[in-house]
Amino acid sequence: MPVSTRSQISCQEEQQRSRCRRSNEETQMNNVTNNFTLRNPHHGLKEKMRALTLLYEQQKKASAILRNNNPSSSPKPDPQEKRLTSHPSVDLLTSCKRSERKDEKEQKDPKFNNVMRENTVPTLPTMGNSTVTRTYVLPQPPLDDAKENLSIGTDRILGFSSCARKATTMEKAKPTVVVRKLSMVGARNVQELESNANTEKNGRVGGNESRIHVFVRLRPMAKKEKEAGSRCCVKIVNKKDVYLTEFANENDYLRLKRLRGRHFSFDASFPDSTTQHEVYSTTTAELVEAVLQGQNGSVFCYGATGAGKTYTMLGTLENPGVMVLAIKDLFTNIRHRSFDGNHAVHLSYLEVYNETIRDLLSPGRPLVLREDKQGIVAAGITQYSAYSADEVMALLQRGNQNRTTEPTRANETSSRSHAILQVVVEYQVKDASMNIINRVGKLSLIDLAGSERALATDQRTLRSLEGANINRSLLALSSCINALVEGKKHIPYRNSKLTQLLKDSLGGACNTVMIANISPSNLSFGETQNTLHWAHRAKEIETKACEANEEVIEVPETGTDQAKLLLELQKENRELRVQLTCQQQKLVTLQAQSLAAYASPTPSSVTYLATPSTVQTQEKCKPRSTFLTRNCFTPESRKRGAEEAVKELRLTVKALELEMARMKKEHASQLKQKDDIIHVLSKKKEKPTEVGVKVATKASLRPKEPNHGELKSPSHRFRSPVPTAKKRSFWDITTANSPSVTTLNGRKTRSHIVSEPVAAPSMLPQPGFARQRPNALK
Ligand SMILES: Nc1ncnc2c1ncn2[C@@H]1O[C@H](COP(=O)(O)OP(=O)(O)OP(=O)(O)O)[C@@H](O)[C@H]1O
Repeated sequence: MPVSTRSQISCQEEQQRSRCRRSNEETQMNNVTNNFTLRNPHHGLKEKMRALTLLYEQQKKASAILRNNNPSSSPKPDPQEKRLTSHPSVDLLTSCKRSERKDEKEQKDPKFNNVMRENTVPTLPTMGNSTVTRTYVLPQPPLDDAKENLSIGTDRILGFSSCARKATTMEKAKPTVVVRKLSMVGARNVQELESNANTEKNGRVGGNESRIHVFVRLRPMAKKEKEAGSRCCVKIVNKKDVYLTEFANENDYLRLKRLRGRHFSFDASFPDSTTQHEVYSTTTAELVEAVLQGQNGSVFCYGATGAGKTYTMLGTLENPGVMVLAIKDLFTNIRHRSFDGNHAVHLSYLEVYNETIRDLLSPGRPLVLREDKQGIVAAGITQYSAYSADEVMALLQRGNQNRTTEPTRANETSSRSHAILQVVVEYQVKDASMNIINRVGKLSLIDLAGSERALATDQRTLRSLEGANINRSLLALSSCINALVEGKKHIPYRNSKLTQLLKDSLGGACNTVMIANISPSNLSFGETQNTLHWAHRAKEIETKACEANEEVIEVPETGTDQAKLLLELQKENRELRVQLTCQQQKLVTLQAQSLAAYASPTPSSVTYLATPSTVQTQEKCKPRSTFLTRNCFTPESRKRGAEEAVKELRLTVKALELEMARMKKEHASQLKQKDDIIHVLSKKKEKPTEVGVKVATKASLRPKEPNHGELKSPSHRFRSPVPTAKKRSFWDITTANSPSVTTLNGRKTRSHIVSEPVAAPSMLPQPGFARQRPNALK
């Protein structure tokens, strides 16, 4: 066991002490170093930099040696590139650049271009003024890239997108900033493209559905408004956009200079200088053409009282409105087409006043609305057949005189009712295969009563009641518009008579146009804003696809053709019968001759035999050159003997008999055939309509009514075939002796305004209306 001595212990102690001192010194050193590091964070960086530079130099040399060894390798790198390659992000940039260059190179390649063209966004043909572009789903790149491509769609952007793709896969590097910017642009563009596509879908051109087309018309500032010191708060820009400015209240000194505005955009907006013709040709002309093709069309004016609805729809004598121009246009078009078909025009005119429906062409008791297969109809309404624009004008004039108007504070001749003029055009034409095509188009022209505030009109009881009813129906109209826009299943058409009547125009298969009339005055700011709001909303209403109401009636053969054929066959038959009797007579004669020759072959008998018919009696003195005389009664044959002649005769008779029998048989069969044909044809003649009548639409399912030589309407509502001769309804008969309608229910009509008697329809050379405004706004 080892034993430690004192000297050993002291030596160990000494060693331990010295170890301790060294360690203390080291910790002190470390502390000093640490303290220094904290004090100077860049300490040692120079050394590190130097080391890195050395390493770089070494690598550079090594790569130079490598390149020298293999001179055919890649071209000399860009010095700039060389300087930056040490950093990973720089690596990324260079790779992006390279890929960009590669993309550029690839795009120069025609093959590549062909492939890429499928992925880029093509520009579609222009629609109107704007270029319509369509979004395409790109098969390869992710969504962001697709947006980028959509946003610019050039060669460069492909480079950016590929670069961005690398950045996301490798590292989130700097180029993403650029990408994000482009993505935002792309997103906006995508939205634009989508909205364009929607516009295309909603427009009349594309898609199965079309939407209501909304136009705005600004009327000029009225004299009254100018006198009241009002300012113009509406500005129309680009023939489409309407800027509405709200001026601050004059008493509100703090906000006197403050302007608030709203912007609306429509299919077209008409400034106050627009003529009636311009309004008509932009809004309604197309609809009139479509009506002639068998489609339904509706035009209605909406707006506050005094905003110019009646001016737009009816106009004046000097400036006729949409109704007049449409009727004129309709008849002009009909005249141009008259060579290839028959047209019939039927007309009705009604008003909705205080939630009751009145026939304006035959005023009487209120009418009741009924819904049938054709839609909602006013039962018992008068339908007139019109043959010229003048006749329609006369009827319109008469109807307008019966229409309810009242002077209100806002308008001297304010329409207190909604007026609906319906023109139905029936067109019959024969197609190439001589089938009859029957088209029925309906044009509804609607002048609504003005939406109004009670204060704007009047406080009197009747006026406020009228106003309440007008507002009620317009409110119902707004609810229907809302429900239609929101795509609700239930549309509250039944809330008012107006909406019931407009059901077809709003939610049916109909080309519908809404003209929103507005006043420029800041005094009517609220009403104008309201009108613009609803008009803007109505733009979103989609109507059903409008198809032509068309019937195709196949006609087999006309009755005259059949009769002709029958006569021909009968004639032929008669001739055949005559031929047969002749042949039979001949046979009988021959038989008699042969018998006579057999009994007594004398010259007398020859004379007898030679005169078989009565015609030949005059020629009996003449020598005959028949086969009988030639062969049998020459001097030589007499020598041969009578028996031979008889033999010959018998043979001839036999041959003739055979031929006669054959002919008889033939004729009998021919006669039988023709008898059969005549029988079939006479049967057809008895029931001509049962053969081959094919009706292409539902209209065929309706029970047929007797047609008194006129075009028959599928609606069954045209009960007045005689021109201008009015068919009287039940209500007309019951109210035939009632007092003047102008005072009916105490309401005033337009006949109050015009005292002249109504001109007879044919006497009216000029269209127009007796809507005179003594103190009209100027
Ligand atoms: N575009 C226009 N150019 C010239 N005058 C106009 C125009 N629009 C309207 N007016 C005039 O403004 C006045 C009011 O117009 P109108 O009677 O047509 O209004 P309204 O909307 O039908 O009113 P209400 O709903 O009360 O019947 C009329 O005197 C009319 O001549």
